[in-house]
Amino acid sequence: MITADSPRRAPILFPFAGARIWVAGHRGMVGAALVRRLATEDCTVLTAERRHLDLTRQAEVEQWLEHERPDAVILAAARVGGIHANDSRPADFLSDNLAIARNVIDASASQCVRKLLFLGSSCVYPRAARQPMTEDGLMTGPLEPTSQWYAVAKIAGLMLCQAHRRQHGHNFISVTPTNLYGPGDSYHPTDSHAPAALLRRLHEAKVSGAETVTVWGTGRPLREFLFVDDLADACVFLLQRYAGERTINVGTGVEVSIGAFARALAEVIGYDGRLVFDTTRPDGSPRKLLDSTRLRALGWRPRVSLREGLERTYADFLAGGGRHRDAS
Ligand SMILES: NC(=O)C1=CN([C@@H]2O[C@H](COP(=O)(O)OP(=O)(O)OC[C@H]3O[C@@H](n4cnc5c(N)ncnc54)[C@H](OP(=O)(O)O)[C@@H]3O)[C@@H](O)[C@H]2O)C=CC1
Ligand SMILES: C[C@H]1O[C@H](OP(=O)(O)OP(=O)(O)OC[C@H]2O[C@@H](n3cnc4c(=O)[nH]c(N)nc43)[C@H](O)[C@@H]2O)[C@@H](O)[C@@H](O)C1=O
Repeated sequence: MITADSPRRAPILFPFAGARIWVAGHRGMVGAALVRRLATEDCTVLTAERRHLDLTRQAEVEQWLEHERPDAVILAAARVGGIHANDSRPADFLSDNLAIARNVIDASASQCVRKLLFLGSSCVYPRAARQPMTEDGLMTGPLEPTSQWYAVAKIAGLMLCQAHRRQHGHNFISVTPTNLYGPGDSYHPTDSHAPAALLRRLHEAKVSGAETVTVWGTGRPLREFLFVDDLADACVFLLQRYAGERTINVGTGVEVSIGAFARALAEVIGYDGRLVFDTTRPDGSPRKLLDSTRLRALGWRPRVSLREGLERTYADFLAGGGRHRDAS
């Protein structure tokens, strides 16, 4: 039903109707959410384990696509990590992500895949971009140093989709999500993103009765956090209804400081100790709020509030969900 506050949805341009859709990276946080979301659609989801298909190897990707012949591809595989992982392994983040983007996008073009969706990241925009950041800010200034290597690979992926559309008419699109959180995240103590790292640390402090929990940086940077199932819904929406060259931002429009985010998480977990800020750790970008006006105009908006999303994420963690939980 369309009401006054639910804008009319853009028409379906790519009906699934039994389509074979490959979710590359299906075991990751985003890929798993995509598989959950696509289970409600009339389509067949294709997946491949990394041990059988390493996406950094061009020949393997070409052979797999030639054999499986999907109608659509969602590229949710990447070397992903938080501020420390990005900053300390620049070569891995640049090289692997360039290879994965190039191999999957070029091979999809060779196999005439009818639709492809590539996932960028809000770190593609310049560190000093005007806030909120519109899609037009791409390539207008220097990047945030802690994530620049990964961001360059992501920018290359966005542009490769544009280039194939321009030169060969392939229907390849890209989305640029803000910071994500949710079930199935990586809980690696040092290499994960802030939501998972803080959730794990706060939970362990609650269990052990620790009086303080360390939060990296000053706690002042502002971030916009989107629940991963909302992102998956936006990706399906755009796969069906968007066919343009420009990347599309996916955010909530709501920002929160890292300090306030850690306090909100502590409340959900039931930890009542003190937060200590370790200012020897980097803050990274001071602010990265996406302008999601274009997506709203197409008729999509997020559904899950930060409080509900954190409760669902913690419930998944308590039920044993997520990866790298044994790492220390
Ligand atoms: N998390 C976030 O806050 C944000 C994420 N994004 C983007 O969303 C996408 C998904 O991220 P997210 O789900 O968080 O990341 P995850 O780390 O949770 O998942 C990444 C997936 O990629 C797979 N993968 C990595 N390298 C290879 C490879 N060489 N061959 C085959 N598979 C590989 C991993 O496989 P395996 O399970 O075997 O390790 C994993 O399933 C990425 O493109 C990321 O850049 C964008 C903005 C924010
Ligand atoms: C999505 C985006 O995410 C990355 O950028 P980022 O937004 O800086 O990501 P982050 O989640 O690691 O940190 C967010 C903030 O939170 C603070 N912070 C506090 N305590 C912990 C903590 O314990 N772990 C981490 N990781 N951060 C912490 C941390 O110091 C920073 O101020 C890109 O590298 C790249 O991966 C990318 O695309």
